[in-house]
Amino acid sequence: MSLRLTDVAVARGGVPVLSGVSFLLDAGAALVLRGPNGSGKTTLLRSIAGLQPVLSGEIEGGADAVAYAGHADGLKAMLSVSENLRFWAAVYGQTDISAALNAYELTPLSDRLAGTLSAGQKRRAGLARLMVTGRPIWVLDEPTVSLDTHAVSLFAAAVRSHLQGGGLAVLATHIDLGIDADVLDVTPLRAKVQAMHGASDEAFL
Ligand SMILES: Nc1ncnc2c1ncn2[C@@H]1O[C@H](COP(=O)(O)OP(=O)(O)OP(=O)(O)O)[C@@H](O)[C@H]1O
Repeated sequence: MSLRLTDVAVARGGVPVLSGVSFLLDAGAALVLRGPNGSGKTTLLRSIAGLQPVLSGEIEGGADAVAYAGHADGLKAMLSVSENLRFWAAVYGQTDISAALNAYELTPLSDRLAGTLSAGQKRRAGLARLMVTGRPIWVLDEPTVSLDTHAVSLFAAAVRSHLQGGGLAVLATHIDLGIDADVLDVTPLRAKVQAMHGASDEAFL
């Protein structure tokens, strides 16, 4: 299992944001994307997850192998935590949610409706979704938002264990997770012409 990007360019609202993105990630490896707000990290992550096409270049190994966690937690408010996890597991043809509940210390909250959780608890449940997918490539956009220090350490442990099991991870984060990861600063890869106004991309709104 590997993820390879070759000379990839991505756009938002039809306007190029990044170009010339190339990297190879092998099983067990993680890549952290860095760059200022608006530089294109989310756009690149969505392309790797197969949620939007690239402008040019090639992504090999992504899409069907990816579990994506974006800014939204992806929880159904009127389902309990365990129902949410079982739902996601079923979507990916899996059944076991116990490891995910344990990893994020969600067992005491397993019968609570997701809509009644705090922001950090929702985020923990949203991240636990990744573990029930069985997918090897985790693509994560600012995963630690709303997490307290302890929850950040739970997340870092979950990523470490995923990598040790032969998984891969690509994440945009400004936090040092203490994970052995390569860093890609996208700043030099920003397209010359950036979206200032006018263009919009409704799928992102
Ligand atoms: N819905 C949209 N339609 C058009 N352009 C957008 C839309 N959303 C964001 N953009 C623009 O696309 C560019 C890249 O945004 P993107 O969200 O990928 O950056 P980012 O590096 O993830 O930013 P942040 O660190 O703030 O999350 C920015 O110039 C942004 O203003």
